[in-house]
Amino acid sequence: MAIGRKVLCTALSTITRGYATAAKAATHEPSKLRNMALVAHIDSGKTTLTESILLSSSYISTSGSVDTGSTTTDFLPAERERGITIQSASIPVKWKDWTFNLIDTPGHADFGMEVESASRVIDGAVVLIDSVEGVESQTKGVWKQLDRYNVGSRIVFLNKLDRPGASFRSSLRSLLSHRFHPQPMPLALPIASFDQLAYSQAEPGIQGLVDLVNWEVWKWDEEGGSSCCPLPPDPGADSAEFLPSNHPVAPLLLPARTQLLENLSMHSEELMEHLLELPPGSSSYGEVKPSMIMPHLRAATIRNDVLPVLCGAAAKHIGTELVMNYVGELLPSPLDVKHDHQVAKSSVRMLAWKVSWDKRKGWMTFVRVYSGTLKRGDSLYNVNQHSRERVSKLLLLYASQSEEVDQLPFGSVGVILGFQHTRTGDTLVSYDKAKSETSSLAAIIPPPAVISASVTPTSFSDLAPVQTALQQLSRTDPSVRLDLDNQDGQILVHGLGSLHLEIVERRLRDEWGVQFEFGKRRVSYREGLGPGLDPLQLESDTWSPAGANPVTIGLHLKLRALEPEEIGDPAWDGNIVVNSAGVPLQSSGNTSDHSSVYIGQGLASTLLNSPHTTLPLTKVHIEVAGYDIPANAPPSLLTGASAAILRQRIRKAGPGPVMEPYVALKISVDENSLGKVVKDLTENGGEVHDLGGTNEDELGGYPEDGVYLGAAWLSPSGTPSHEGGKQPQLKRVVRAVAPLSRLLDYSKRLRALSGGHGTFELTNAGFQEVSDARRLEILTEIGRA
Ligand SMILES: Nc1nc2c(ncn2[C@@H]2O[C@H](COP(=O)(O)OP(=O)(O)OP(=O)(O)O)[C@@H](O)[C@H]2O)c(=O)[nH]1
Repeated sequence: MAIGRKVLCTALSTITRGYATAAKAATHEPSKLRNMALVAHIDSGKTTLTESILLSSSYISTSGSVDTGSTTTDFLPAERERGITIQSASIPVKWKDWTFNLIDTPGHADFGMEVESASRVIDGAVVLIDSVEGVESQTKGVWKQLDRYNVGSRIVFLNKLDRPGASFRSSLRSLLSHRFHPQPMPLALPIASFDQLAYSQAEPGIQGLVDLVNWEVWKWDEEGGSSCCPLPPDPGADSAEFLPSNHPVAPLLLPARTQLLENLSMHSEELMEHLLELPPGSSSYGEVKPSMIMPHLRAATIRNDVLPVLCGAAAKHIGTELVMNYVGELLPSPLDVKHDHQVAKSSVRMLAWKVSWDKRKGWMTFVRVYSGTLKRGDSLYNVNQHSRERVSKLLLLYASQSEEVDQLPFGSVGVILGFQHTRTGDTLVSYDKAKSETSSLAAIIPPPAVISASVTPTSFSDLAPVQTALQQLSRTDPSVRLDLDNQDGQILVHGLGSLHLEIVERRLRDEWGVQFEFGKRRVSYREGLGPGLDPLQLESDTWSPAGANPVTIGLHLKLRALEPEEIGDPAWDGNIVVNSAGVPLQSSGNTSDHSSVYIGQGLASTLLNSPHTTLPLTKVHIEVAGYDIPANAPPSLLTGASAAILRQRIRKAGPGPVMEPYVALKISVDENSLGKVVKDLTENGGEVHDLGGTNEDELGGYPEDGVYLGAAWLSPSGTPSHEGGKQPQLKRVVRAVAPLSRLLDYSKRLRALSGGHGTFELTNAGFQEVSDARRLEILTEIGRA
């Protein structure tokens, strides 16, 4: 009888939950840990999915909402007011016998530093896609960030399938057209409605899912409660409890599972052999046990051979348990990931991936333990700051709440109280191993700052508190750069965008309570290398310190501007600084080669401050071919020598081009505002690249052959908005690049130009050379004309 087959899954609406009960039971068995993040374009639903996960895992008893400012992870006042995530929150979540250290990250590019540092410490990620929009600009940004930190194992979650215009098929196609992965593999199919009539009337929505691996059908009620039941081998021939065989989706299921198994068998000989041995008969693929599939799917996900795709609607809790099950089943544990820095298990080695300040707790340092077990009271050595730190307390943090623990074992993520000097990206090792293990783990590099504002303390007595607040804030957010004493005696803060600076201002007032005036936002400019040097010439210069000991230090340098196709090193603010073997020098931190660090520090100080304009230099390639220093001279003199010699050389090269930050814009407006918007862009130095199509990058995408895409009617929701064709409201998409300096008030301007109907997205497009007229304007602005 059908009822006998029914398996009741977690009924979300009926469970009462004790706060943090799940967390208390958190396991630290490394094979059961999943250090993972939710990443996506802004507004894709990361915080909503986090909230739904916390609800499903019994962590909270009622789900909060970003729309009412009541979520667990977005707890800063500025986050709740705006409904956006500003800082990453890491929460341990217990699900079945796994513990996920879940990090909800911001989607806005201005807070990219948070994604950068989260990407550094996770082993896998869930990438959300708004299934009305498909892949968006910042989805591509976070995808590249994950690539940069070798986070290969990802699961895609196609969210918001309840919205009109959502499309399962177009979202999958957009993964291919943007070359995310050649083998996206849907593990679940959406059921828009269990009422068959809804399909013939093309009613948008989602009520259930079919799990193609576990071969189950899931159904959600209005309150988000779920139940599931197994499927027969061929659901098109035999009815399941929720799914009669004449339901439109039923005949699709066996072919969808067949394709999944065949595609997966391309990456597993064992599975291929198993499939070949199946008895002939159309339904035999429906009889393959999940336990036969899962290990192969896990191995293929960890090797990044396939990209598992799930779907649902986080706001209605649809698909949440499947996401959690597959995170546990498929994403790697710390044991599955090869870390170059994973050394002997006995001694502690860890990375500080985030530092934050709390009025009550003081400095909180978020760490991931890469080897050994960290204990309360441990004494550690900070390899980057050359300082000793002591662990006074260890915490597991549940967003704004915390639980004290005695130890953090290998692979885990937690918070340390009591550190005095540690900054984001620092490596710490057991103090007694400090002599033998001084190499640092790969650093976390903030994206370049493109905008600044002056901070003027309200009165003289506010100066010291403002400076302290700024220094503390930049310790928590390394993408905020400070210029505490620029040439006009002003304090300048540099950030990643207008919104970033707005939040900096807000945090200084709310969290530090200091009194100041925040000046007008100004973009940050750069200078390139002047034309007066022979790029191939290896030149040697010497320098002697004034007064003191009459020693002479020599440095052999080759200097040239970057070629157009060369990409500068973010750690060197867009320059490339290497030794003669092509290995990048470090401008801070620690290596066994102290001389190269001293040289790096000297070069960095001159690169920050051009002798011509005082602007930072960018797009300069420096090769340090060697140096001469007398045996009795302290190697630290290399810092002053390198700074002076580079300054000399840059003077000799003559003034270089002035550059300013550009942004790529995607503006969506009604047809009738198009002319005004384009005219305004052109008048403001913008260059319009594309005026029409809504589907980008279709050319050059991965082929669709062999990939299961499902039928278009699976999401019966009218015309999908991102699969070509005309938009229902005749929206036009303009793509352009323009100087950031002319777009600082663009949201206001676009509102006026488009009668309030336009939307836009900005992404940084790097520094570009300006015209002579603009150069003069900029030099006048900075007092260097
Ligand atoms: N219809 C619908 N709306 C959703 C769904 N999930 C999220 N939303 C809405 O989408 C908006 C953005 O959701 P968030 O969870 O804040 O998105 P986010 O990705 O965390 O945003 P940032 O952190 O600011 O990047 C909110 O209005 C949510 O209510 C969904 O499944 N369906």
